[in-house]
Amino acid sequence: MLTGGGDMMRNRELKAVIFDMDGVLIDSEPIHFLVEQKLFRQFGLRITEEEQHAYVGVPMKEMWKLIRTRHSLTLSEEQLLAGHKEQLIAEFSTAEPFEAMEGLRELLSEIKNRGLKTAVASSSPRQLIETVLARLRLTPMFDVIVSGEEVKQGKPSPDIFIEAASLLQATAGECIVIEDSCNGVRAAKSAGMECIGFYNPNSGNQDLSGADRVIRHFSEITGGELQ
Ligand SMILES: O=P(O)(O)OC[C@H]1O[C@@H](O)[C@H](O)[C@@H](O)[C@@H]1O
Repeated sequence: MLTGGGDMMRNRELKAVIFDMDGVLIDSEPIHFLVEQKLFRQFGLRITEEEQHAYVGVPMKEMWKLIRTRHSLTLSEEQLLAGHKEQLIAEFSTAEPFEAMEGLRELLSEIKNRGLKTAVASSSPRQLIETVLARLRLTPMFDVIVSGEEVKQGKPSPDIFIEAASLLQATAGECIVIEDSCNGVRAAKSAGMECIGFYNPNSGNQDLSGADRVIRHFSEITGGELQ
């Protein structure tokens, strides 16, 4: 793995790889789906699978804003957010098994050996990102973390990737993003970045056709792509 040229030789120098978290670092969209479904039941909301899958990659604040309008929900955004975050932290702190995506550790070592920088740019709250990285013992592997709470507009807007690149002191053209959701791919491409779509069947029905290419396993990332 990761030797040889690869199909996508870059004509600019690569400085950083930016990872989405849910569905990429860890197969966690099923945990999000279950927590959301519990909340939908609690609030008497009828939300189809199609609607729920369209929220993948969108920060919870923006998801609840849309749901409040679409389903005439009267609870305040603050009440909805506080309950949601609390349940997510509880679930993610205890979920078992809790494993990094297959091939991720090898890819991160290769990226580090090449002297590249790394970031996590996830729509999840910062506390959740830190919980996940700590449980996976991957915290030291990332130079920068940007959460959905720290940008004005969440995915599919490009803000989170622009902020990550700025913290990494890299230009958009010097970054590659790895994303499993349609909203995430749209955000990366709007930021002017190369984007590898990561097909994860557990992340719902996601259109990754906007990505530069789609992989199913990290071992498909070639040495040429990391130059
Ligand atoms: O940007 P990421 O890491 O894919 O995070 C996505 C998740 O972020 C959460 O905040 C949302 O509640 C989830 O519904 C969403 O799927």
